[in-house]
Amino acid sequence: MKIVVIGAGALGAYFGARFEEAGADVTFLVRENRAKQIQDNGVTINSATGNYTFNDPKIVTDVAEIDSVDLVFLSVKGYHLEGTLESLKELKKKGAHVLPVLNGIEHISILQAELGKDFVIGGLSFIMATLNDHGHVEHNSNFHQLVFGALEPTQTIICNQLEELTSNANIDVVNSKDILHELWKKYMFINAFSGITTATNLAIGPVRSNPATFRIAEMILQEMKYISNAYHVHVTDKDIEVAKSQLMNIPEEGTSSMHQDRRKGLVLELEHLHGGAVRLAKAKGIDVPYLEAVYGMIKPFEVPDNT
Ligand SMILES: NC(=O)C1=CN([C@@H]2O[C@H](COP(=O)(O)OP(=O)(O)OC[C@H]3O[C@@H](n4cnc5c(N)ncnc54)[C@H](OP(=O)(O)O)[C@@H]3O)[C@@H](O)[C@H]2O)C=CC1
Ligand SMILES: CC(C)(CO)C(=O)C(=O)O
Repeated sequence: MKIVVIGAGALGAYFGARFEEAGADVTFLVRENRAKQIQDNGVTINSATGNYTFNDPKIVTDVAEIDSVDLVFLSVKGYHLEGTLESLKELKKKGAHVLPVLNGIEHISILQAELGKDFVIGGLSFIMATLNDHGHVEHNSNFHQLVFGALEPTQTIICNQLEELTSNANIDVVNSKDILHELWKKYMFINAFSGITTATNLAIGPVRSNPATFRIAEMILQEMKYISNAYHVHVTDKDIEVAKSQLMNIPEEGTSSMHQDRRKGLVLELEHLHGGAVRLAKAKGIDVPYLEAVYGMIKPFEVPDNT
């Protein structure tokens, strides 16, 4: 399978290297700075689940250099989505389906509107990964799950091909029959987890030990359920219980990637995540006071994206 990774950051470099390790023909479509870093240092994964170095990775900075492609693995941050659209349209002409693995949900309808529904597969990931100063991936969790699935019946073949390719890959893979439900469950979880940790500037431990603070996360789960239901996705009370128990089981010092970004003074995915949920709620006339409060509390910590 020919895979083009757009967004060779933590997720893209990790899964791109794991796909190559499993036998795929992987090309990274990157911007100039990352191209130079990969030329100098290569793509290496440091992971408790197995280190791996992708020797001589194919990197291109211009989509015209790509002849044909089966799948685009799209792993940019939400605020960089727009900058990928022209390349995605070109890659679609060259045969690609697109598998976005961004957190959130708004990108799905944006991609569907730009590329057509048949070309956008559903996807998400459970992993904790970041790039170190050399641009190598530090995989910091003992989980590394990729969940994907057909949003349209026409995508079943490409999803099954990806499942076959990854059946021997050093990652956990789920080819879901209900990917929209999976996407919303992850969105619900991430908005509660990243919302409460980023707004309070605390890891999950101190959040949990203050019931009044943890309640805010619980109420965000509830509001996310109402929004999903308004969009005909049946996130249930049981899903909320599962998300709560996930929040209860994160180690004391564990925190979200958005909170880590706040600590480092980096650009936040706030508009894409909480901003998106508030917009979706408003469009359906749903009140989401907890989401709005957390969104407003994080907003002052946004920094502009200058890239
Ligand atoms: N990291 C994690 O553990 C997890 C992340 N996620 C989600 O996955 C998504 C990606 O996150 P993550 O991998 O951490 O992000 P990173 O910031 O590590 O990587 C994103 C990469 O996208 C690149 N990029 C941006 N615009 C373009 C473009 N137009 N063309 C090519 N490359 C581009 C950036 O390159 P450049 O160097 O040029 O800026 C950067 O390397 C987010 O939505 C995040 O919420 C989900 C689960 C876990
Ligand atoms: C919760 C986690 C680590 C799961 O992958 C995540 O997606 C994030 O913090 O952005």
